[in-house]
Amino acid sequence: MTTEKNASDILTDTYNRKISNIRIAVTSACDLRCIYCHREGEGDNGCTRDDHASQMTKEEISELIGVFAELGVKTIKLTGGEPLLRPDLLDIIRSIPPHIESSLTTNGTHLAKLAKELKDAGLSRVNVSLDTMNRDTYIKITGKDRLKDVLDGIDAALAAGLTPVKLNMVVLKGMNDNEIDDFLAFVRARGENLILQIIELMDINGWTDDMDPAVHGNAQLVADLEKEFAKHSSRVTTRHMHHRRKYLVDGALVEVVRPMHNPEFCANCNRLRVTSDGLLKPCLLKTGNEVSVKGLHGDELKSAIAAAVKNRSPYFFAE
Ligand SMILES: Nc1nc2c(ncn2[C@@H]2O[C@H](COP(=O)(O)OP(=O)(O)OP(=O)(O)O)[C@@H](O)[C@H]2O)c(=O)[nH]1
Ligand SMILES: C[S@@+](CC[C@H](N)C(=O)[O-])C[C@H]1O[C@@H](n2cnc3c(N)ncnc32)[C@H](O)[C@@H]1O
Ligand code: SF4
Ligand code: SF4
Repeated sequence: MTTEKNASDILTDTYNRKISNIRIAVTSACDLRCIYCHREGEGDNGCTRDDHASQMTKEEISELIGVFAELGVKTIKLTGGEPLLRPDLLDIIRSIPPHIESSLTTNGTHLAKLAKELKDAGLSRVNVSLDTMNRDTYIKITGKDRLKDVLDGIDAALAAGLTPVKLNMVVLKGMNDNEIDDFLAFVRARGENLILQIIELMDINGWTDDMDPAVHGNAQLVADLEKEFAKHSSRVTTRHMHHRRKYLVDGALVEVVRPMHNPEFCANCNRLRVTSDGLLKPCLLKTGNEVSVKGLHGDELKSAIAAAVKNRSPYFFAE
């Protein structure tokens, strides 16, 4: 039996950051091929393979969720690859204890048909990734002609009450930066149930080498956008997670995610990742410090969690 004190010790790293959120990639398979995808840190294989042999089973994921819940984790994010491609996803969601806030980040291509079932299984809310409302630009970014399906998915998620729905927009200079006002209008028209999340491109490790060089300068673009939001907002709140700011701009809620070279973001990082093949990943941007949970149960699982938390350090650090 884990005591309160032990549990909190296990989840607190040496930089006094306490894990309250677990981010689980339930698959590495994906039906899109976004040009910038960071593959949740799963390396070259992510999003292009569909390797069921190394994938964690639903029983393994559920057991892990149970242990994290016992240790005091408050929220669980399911991601991928594309999580809606996992056939037993609803069983995994049903295994999440009801006091835990569960959310899922999806590209939305299969959301229209699944939204109600996700809600009925106990999922709290969804983030839908959509960078553009322009069909040609959508095809350029994702490699597929699925814009209409995603828009239908957003409507279905709102109707099913998977709210607040967050719209994830990675800003890509020269590709979609002319669409910010359209996205604000889209979000404003749907009230506070829909939040626009403006994301700075994580352009690292050559992931985006094949992109138009115009994307470089993206960080400045998002920094400038945030200044504009701050200037025009009637309410600003700061989230516990990453100290991200949320602005109310003329009735549209906008959250800004700027992880790169941002020590404040990392200093307030309270999430631990789990890869689809069962590695606890202490930091999205670091490799080589993962801890495997494959085949572990009970106290062994807790020890692995403790080891992964011990391996955590802020990636961007204020000197
Ligand atoms: N560097 C870094 N980026 C992150 C981290 N967590 C999320 N992101 C990025 O933030 C963007 C949004 O991620 P989502 O999966 O929608 O989840 P979220 O916004 O972090 O979580 P909620 O706001 O609670 O729904 C994506 O581009 C993620 O890659 C993190 O811990 N480190
Ligand atoms: C890796 S995807 C996995 C979930 C799902 N397939 C989706 O696209 O929503 C999770 C989020 O990371 C974002 N993302 C992927 N690569 C990124 C990068 N290089 N920089 C910033 N955000 C990125 C995506 O836009 C998406 O919102
Ligand atoms: S849909 Fe998500 S996982 Fe798939 S390629 Fe795009 S960002 Fe990556
Ligand atoms: S330490 Fe920084 S880069 Fe690493 S996962 Fe946390 S917020 Fe992301």
